[in-house]
Amino acid sequence: MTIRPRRSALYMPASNLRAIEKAKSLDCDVVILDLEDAVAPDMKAEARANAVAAVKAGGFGTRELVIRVNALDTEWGAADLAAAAGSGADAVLAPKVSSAEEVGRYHAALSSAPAMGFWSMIETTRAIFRLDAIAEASAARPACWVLGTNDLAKEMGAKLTVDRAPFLGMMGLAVAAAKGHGVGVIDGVYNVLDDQEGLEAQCRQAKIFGFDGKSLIHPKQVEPANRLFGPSEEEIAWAEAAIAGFAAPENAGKGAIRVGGEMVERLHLAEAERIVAMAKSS
Ligand SMILES: CC(C)(COP(=O)(O)OP(=O)(O)OC[C@H]1O[C@@H](n2cnc3c(N)ncnc32)[C@H](O)[C@@H]1OP(=O)(O)O)[C@@H](O)C(=O)NCCC(=O)NCCSC(=O)C[C@H](O)C(=O)O
Ligand SMILES: [Mg+2]
Repeated sequence: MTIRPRRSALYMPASNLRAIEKAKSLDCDVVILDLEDAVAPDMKAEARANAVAAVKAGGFGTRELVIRVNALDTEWGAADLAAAAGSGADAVLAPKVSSAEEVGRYHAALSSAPAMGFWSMIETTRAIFRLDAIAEASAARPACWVLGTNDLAKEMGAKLTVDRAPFLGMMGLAVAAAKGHGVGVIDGVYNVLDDQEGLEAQCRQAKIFGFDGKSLIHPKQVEPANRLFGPSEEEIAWAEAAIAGFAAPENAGKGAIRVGGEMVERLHLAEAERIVAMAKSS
């Protein structure tokens, strides 16, 4: 099993050449070159050109390269999509995706790049009530969702607390819908730059929910995300014991066995194999 980890997905404004250059030396799994909210209107064209040039120039190693475009219904959307489609990036990330039909429009706009991934920001209240349909439509291409808690909070009038009480229901639903259709899913950003404790609490919470990783806004957020979304020593030990347990001749034909102090069923083997593969690839 090969796994492409997405523990840490670092955004940067594509108008910021220094940040783009710095990303090449950072240990993030995903680089998101942003053309949307982090870029002022008068810098949009320059940011688009920077993003395409950076992807074409390369130097990002195994990091997954994603361009976040402006929405198709904005004055920049069509040009962003066309440029991203020809860039060679691993995926395009579209903001505020709110319906399966919208996913279809983006897929059509990317028809010249059939292998390119299409990722969606899940950050509108309308999307929350259409998650299963959006996930089903998304799965026609390599897909991943990124939660946009800033936009959700804005629309809902909710507060962005560390514990994210207003968002817990939708976090669980987003993970369930995404995973149900084989779509990746990455948690939203933590805006506070000087609170590693709060960031770590959100990483632990998101991992428990089943998110693959966290979207990030600053280099110093990368190490905690990698550490906390990667498998812990305890998880690796459990996974190895579960795999060895089911491989043992005395357990042939058994659907459930004891591993340490816990019941492990055959249905847990897939998770055990994923943990071991993740440990090898990160
Ligand atoms: C938040 C920032 C504006 C802070 O900038 P600044 O105070 O200038 O940072 P530092 O001085 O601490 O930077 C130290 C060095 O690190 C580099 N740096 C900083 N941020 C990044 C980054 N994101 N990627 C790569 N490199 C970065 C600086 O260049 C410094 O390097 P050096 O000079 O060599 O020492 C800034 O961090 C920032 O712009 N962050 C990203 C903002 C962004 O992209 N926002 C959009 C995505 S978030 C979003 O939209 C969420 C979603 O849609 C939702 O709805 O929730
Ligand atoms: Mg947003």
